[in-house]
Amino acid sequence: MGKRMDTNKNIVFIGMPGCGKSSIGKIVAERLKLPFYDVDEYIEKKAGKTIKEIFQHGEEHFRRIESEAIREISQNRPSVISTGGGAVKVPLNMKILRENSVIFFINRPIEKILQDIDISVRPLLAGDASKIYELYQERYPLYKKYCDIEVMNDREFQDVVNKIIRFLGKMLYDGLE
Ligand SMILES: Nc1ncnc2c1ncn2[C@@H]1O[C@H](COP(=O)(O)OP(=O)(O)OP(=O)(O)O)[C@@H](O)[C@H]1O
Ligand SMILES: O=C(O)C1=C[C@@H](O)[C@@H](O)[C@H](O)C1
Ligand SMILES: [Mg+2]
Repeated sequence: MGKRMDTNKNIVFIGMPGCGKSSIGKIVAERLKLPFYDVDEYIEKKAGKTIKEIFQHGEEHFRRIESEAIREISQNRPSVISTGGGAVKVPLNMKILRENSVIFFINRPIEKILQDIDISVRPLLAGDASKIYELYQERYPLYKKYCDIEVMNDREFQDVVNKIIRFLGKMLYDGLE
């Protein structure tokens, strides 16, 4: 039997834009009666600006604000945290999260993501569907590298959430290894 899971850990969701992090995060938080934080929403509230407005000062500027938000949120343990799609680009973010969280990679087929999201309002996709495939190629290795568990989101939300909660229960009992 492996090491027992520290029950004080955050539960963190990483994955592509539109993969279901916020929807799934909210349901998991309700089911486990834990506080829920969406990093993008937290940033917008704190800055009093939209992500799009913050991006107007450049991606680097946004990434600095994002790292600060991740550091602040991750201190409220235990919480459920849905990150922005690009949080994995900054190694420091993942160092902070890996210290005190269980990290789930929500993987959703790109075709399904494209059915649900409006790419015209996404600064990094800029209305061009082919960009999301490029982004996936670039980011997939990072999501895999930093996650503890990969979960496919190609079914009903409740089925995906049940799978996550079963994983968490198993971890509590058996540990991560
Ligand atoms: N399993 C699913 N069944 C039905 N709809 C889904 C499923 N997963 C995601 N969606 C839909 O895809 C869209 C994006 O989901 P959500 O906002 O939760 O993703 P996200 O990863 O938080 O995206 P963002 O990049 O905007 O933060 C929503 O309209 C959501 O309802
Ligand atoms: O994929 C990304 O790099 C981003 C995803 C969004 O969640 C936002 O955090 C922002 O638009 C950047
Ligand atoms: Mg979201």
